Amino acid sequence: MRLFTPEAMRRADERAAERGYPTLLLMEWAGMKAARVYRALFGEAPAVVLAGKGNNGGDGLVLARHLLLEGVGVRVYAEEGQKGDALLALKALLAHGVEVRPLEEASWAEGEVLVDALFGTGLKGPLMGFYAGLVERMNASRLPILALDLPSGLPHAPQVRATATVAFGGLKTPHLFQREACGRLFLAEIGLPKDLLEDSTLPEVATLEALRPLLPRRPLTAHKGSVGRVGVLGGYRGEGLLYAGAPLLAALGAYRMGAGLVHLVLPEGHPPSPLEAVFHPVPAPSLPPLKVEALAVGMGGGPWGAAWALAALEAGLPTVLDADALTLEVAEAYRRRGLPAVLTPHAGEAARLLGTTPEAVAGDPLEAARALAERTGLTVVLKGAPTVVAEGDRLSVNPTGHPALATGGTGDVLSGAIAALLAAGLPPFEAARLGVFLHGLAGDLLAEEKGIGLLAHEVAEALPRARRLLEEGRVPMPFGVV
Ligand SMILES: NC(=O)C1=CN([C@@H]2O[C@H](COP(=O)(O)OP(=O)(O)OC[C@H]3O[C@@H](n4cnc5c(N)ncnc54)[C@H](OP(=O)(O)O)[C@@H]3O)[C@@H](O)[C@H]2O)[C@@H](O)CC1
Ligand SMILES: Nc1ncnc2c1ncn2[C@@H]1O[C@H](COP(=O)(O)OP(=O)(O)O)[C@@H](O)[C@H]1O
Ligand SMILES: [K+]
Repeated sequence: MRLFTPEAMRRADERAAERGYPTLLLMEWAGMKAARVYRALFGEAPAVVLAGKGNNGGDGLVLARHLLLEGVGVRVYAEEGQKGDALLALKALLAHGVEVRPLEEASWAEGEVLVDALFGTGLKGPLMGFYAGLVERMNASRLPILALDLPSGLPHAPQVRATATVAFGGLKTPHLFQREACGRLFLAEIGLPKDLLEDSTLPEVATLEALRPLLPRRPLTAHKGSVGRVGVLGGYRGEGLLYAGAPLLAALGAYRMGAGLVHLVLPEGHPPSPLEAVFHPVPAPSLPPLKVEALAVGMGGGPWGAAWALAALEAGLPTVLDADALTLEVAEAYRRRGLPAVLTPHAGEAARLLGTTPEAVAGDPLEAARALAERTGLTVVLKGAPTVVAEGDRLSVNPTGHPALATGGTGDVLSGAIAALLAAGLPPFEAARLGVFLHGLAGDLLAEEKGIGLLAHEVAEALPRARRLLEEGRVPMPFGVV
């Protein structure tokens, strides 16, 4: 599945029109499917449709007609000046004898549901004046709001804060990156030819169908030396903060993702855990001989982070570089050696590498991940909500994950999990997007059971369940499809 920008969606729309596809059909399906979602969420509750003069408004006018035909009370306020398909949608509604009043008169009452059909992908710049006031009034109403295609105002502020949003044709960037404004998310197919939706120049939304075939198979004859062994190098002994648990959590992540054996290379005196690991105490960052197929490096390394990474380079193995191993010097050394390496920065670490601010990275994570992959020539996992994986010109946005994951150590678990998939033989981009998906799914499963207050080691422990659900094709979609 692809993630569209408003421009890409418009292109798909135009190409359908060039093939002779009547765009009015797209609008009809959009409005009809949105009416279906309306009925599923709000039943018989009367609707107040607020329609702009563009095609988003047109979708709202179609929805109004379908609700009316189903006997649901509808009041319609529309801006003047419809053209093209939106004008036809208006005429079809008027033919049913519905009164359409000016948008300036919009008002509503307790018990009604607002349908936001003001602006969709055609919005240019932030809403101001009357429209900003209208959106603020809608949000303050405390009535349920169903947004058509996009909550009006997105990606800028002010914006409608919707109860639910029906995306038409494909998901657009704000649906995943400004999820909070969208409420419950639904994706409506509106009859666009499938090949127009599969534009490989667009970022991917990682799905069950794409990731399931990547899962390493475990033959009956498997033994602990045949399914991927991981070396974890990290930890620090000296002045300053100690993240002593970080490499141990990475080891847990690797084991729970299916590693056959985990070797832990740690500073002398470091607490040895988990019981299942093989320990290699060293006085300072160095690489003892290890029989492993991949490495996870840097967790809890503090001032030793880069030294661990440079020592690990000599192994010549696929490597996950995390936390304090994330420096441009280290990245450059891995690129020069032509080693498959996966960098796993959060927004703060990515900002440091890119010479910008965490706010700038968070403002456009797709671009930040792409830029960092380009600058380093390596695979980048930009952790966040959602996490983005970038390699060359490939971008993948991960739809799983929960705010309950915002707790110390979950990133370390992720690094170990990705290393286990590298050790099992997956190429870096595949190991990264599969690892991120399962880690997010583990968070989703736990959050549903326990709510907020997860511990990172519990996320590791939930990885086998996440893996099993993916294997069995039973991953719940993070959005409804209609
Ligand atoms: N993709 C698909 O396959 C399909 C897409 N469909 C639907 O079409 C939608 C896109 O429709 P669209 O292109 O007509 O734009 P839309 O969002 O209605 O807004 C345009 C209006 O907003 C105005 N305006 C802009 N900025 C403004 C501002 N800052 N402040 C104030 N006004 C501003 C602008 O004014 P103008 O600049 O023209 O004066 C114009 O009037 C899409 O989201 C989906 O719902 C479906 O029907 C079927 C298939
Ligand atoms: N709000 C959120 N929604 C989804 N995932 C989140 C959220 N907050 C954090 N995460 C995930 O939790 C992990 C945190 O990693 P990181 O910041 O490196 O933590 P640590 O360094 O403590 O291990 C990442 O995988 C990130 O994507
Ligand atoms: K809208």
